[in-house]
Amino acid sequence: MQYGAPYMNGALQLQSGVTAGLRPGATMRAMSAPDTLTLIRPDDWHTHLRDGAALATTVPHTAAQFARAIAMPNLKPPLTTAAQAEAYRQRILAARPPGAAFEPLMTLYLTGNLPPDEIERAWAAGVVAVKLYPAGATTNSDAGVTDLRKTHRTLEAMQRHGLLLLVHGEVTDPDIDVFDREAVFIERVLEPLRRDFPALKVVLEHITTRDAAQYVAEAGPNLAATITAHHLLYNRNAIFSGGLQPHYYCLPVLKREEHRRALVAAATSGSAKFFLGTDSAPHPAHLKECAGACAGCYTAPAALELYAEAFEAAGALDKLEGFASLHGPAFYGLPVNTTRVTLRRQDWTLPDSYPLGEAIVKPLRAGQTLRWRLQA
Ligand SMILES: NC(=O)N[C@@H](CC(=O)O)C(=O)O
Ligand SMILES: [Zn+2]
Ligand SMILES: [Zn+2]
Repeated sequence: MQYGAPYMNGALQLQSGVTAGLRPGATMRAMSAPDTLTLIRPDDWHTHLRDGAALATTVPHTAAQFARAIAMPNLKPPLTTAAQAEAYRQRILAARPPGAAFEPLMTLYLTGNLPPDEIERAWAAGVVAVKLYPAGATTNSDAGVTDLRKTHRTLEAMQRHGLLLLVHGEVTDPDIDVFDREAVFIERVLEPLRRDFPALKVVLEHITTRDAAQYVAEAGPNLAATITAHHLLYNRNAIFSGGLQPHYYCLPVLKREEHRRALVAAATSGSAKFFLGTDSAPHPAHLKECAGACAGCYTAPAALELYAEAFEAAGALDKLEGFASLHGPAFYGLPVNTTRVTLRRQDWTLPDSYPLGEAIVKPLRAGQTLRWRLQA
């Protein structure tokens, strides 16, 4: 990763004021305040591009920031066959802006009757992973898994073919407090699953708690986690500040400040077990600004800007490239990208909304100032 002028000519030259609030162990590079940040082009290991007319918005946004992205399969109806995944891939490719080299990475949706044969076909078609949604845990998860035992032969086939299992890690037990559902999932579901399938590579998606960060950090090499920008930047106060704020409502829901700090520590630790996954999840604004608001934050238009802000606040800009561009490909067994992106320190205002088919979508931080800007 390269930092731009003016502060990097002498590594010890510090901008006045930036030493305050440094975390212990922050490097001199991170202490200075660079004006540009050039990194190997990152990938998004968790995004919702949706389908149909929405692709005209989501695909250009994601393609402007990332070389590749894991396209989540929770469409209506969900993607459960290799043929459906391939057709969806073609629709995504067709929505790329001219000249964009963006490559979607495809996934299937795990159900109680996804046949092991389909895993074989998916593998042959280049599908890289299968997503486990506990039934009812989140948006479009009604077709998800109710009894994990029904999926054992399928998980075996995935383990054999080297497909990853991506997990929405929350129990759906109504007796478990919403804020505890991730921690309980780890104990009740993830731990036994990893014991049964020790060679299966698992990504615990969009982790939100210290419990998850610790569990992943201490687990063997076949478990990793994605972390969103919004879970690095906000705690649950954001949902309730100045009235109810539906654009900060996602699942798993934002947690207490102590958990946010643990996620920042994990993301900036340099550990290859943690990598970037925006969980950018657009919903029409009228389905967010209403009773029964949908869960999901739309972060794709300024994803790297938001991550840079979080890493800079932690004095750890030097750790961004590993998190955004290196750890994900290493875990997935894919090559690292060869092109670069540059972020410039520049205040700009994120638009209030974007079209989303016939509707509009309001991005996280709509109409607010961002401190970094991705260069076109
Ligand atoms: N994260 C969310 O709050 N919503 C996601 C689903 C998911 O990733 O759980 C969506 O598809 O809208
Ligand atoms: Zn999820
Ligand atoms: Zn998601």
